Amino acid sequence: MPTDLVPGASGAAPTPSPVTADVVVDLAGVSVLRSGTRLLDTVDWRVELDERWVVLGPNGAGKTTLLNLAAARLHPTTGVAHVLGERIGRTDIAELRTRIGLSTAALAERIPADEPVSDVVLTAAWSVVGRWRERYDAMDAARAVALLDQLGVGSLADRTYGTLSEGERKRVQIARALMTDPELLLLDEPAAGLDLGGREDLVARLAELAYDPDAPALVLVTHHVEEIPPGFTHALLLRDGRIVAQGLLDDTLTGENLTETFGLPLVVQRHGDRYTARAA
Ligand SMILES: Nc1ncnc2c1ncn2[C@@H]1O[C@H](COP(=O)(O)OP(=O)(O)OP(=O)(O)O)[C@@H](O)[C@H]1O
Repeated sequence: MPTDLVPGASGAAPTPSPVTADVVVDLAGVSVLRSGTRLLDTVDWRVELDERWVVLGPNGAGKTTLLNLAAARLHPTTGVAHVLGERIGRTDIAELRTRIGLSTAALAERIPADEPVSDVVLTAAWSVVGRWRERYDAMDAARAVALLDQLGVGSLADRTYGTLSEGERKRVQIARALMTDPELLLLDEPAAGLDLGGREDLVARLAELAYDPDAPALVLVTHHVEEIPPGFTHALLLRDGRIVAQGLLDDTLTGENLTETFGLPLVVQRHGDRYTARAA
């Protein structure tokens, strides 16, 4: 669900960060209030460069709000948020955003149906949607094609975005989010609306990214434990804007924690490097 977005660059001088270079997201006592509602309530969360996080919670738990904070698209109402070493509210947000890859349904809706797929990825270099008169160099074009290949949709580069299936679009969106070689990649429900084959294909692609030591820090928002790709290391469980549990994936993804998070008795099973959950 949409939350209020912050305007562009604040113009304030960058603030030296107290956090180390390996910490990409650092929220300390962060709350977000809108119209008297507490969307996030005193959240403490730290993401390091080599970590791959899944954020789970029911509808309205605050997952998208948390992702928008990590994407520097939202200010905390109270508390302190650092992203990539910059304090949100005291830094040039426009510059910071180029270092963050973001894929959300709201951004995807802005992609024109008649846009060539290669341009959907390429235009991320300019942080625009829809190619106009920007000039791109050959290296950018080659990178866009390489990313489409990496996501298994290289053969679709010359098609228009509107002709793609939902699963193909999701993969193109992730290629786009990777275009600027971000230090942090944020994916909001990337498997939403996919059939079983599409979901499994996407999970496998995300597992490849998760295991890639050169990949950015990853944060994936989902409602379903079945969508957690192998290679993910940590989980954060949210309910009503509060953290129910967070930490290493195996320790956090327990029946007890999921029961509290979703408000119904649940059991979790691990099958190799995948998880399932069902009513107890
Ligand atoms: N601008 C706003 N004003 C008031 N309430 C808002 C605003 N934006 C979001 N909310 C509310 O904040 C809560 C958290 O929203 P958020 O989109 O972060 O949840 P979510 O966990 O991503 O939900 P979903 O899984 O349904 O996408 C919801 O109850 C939503 O209605």
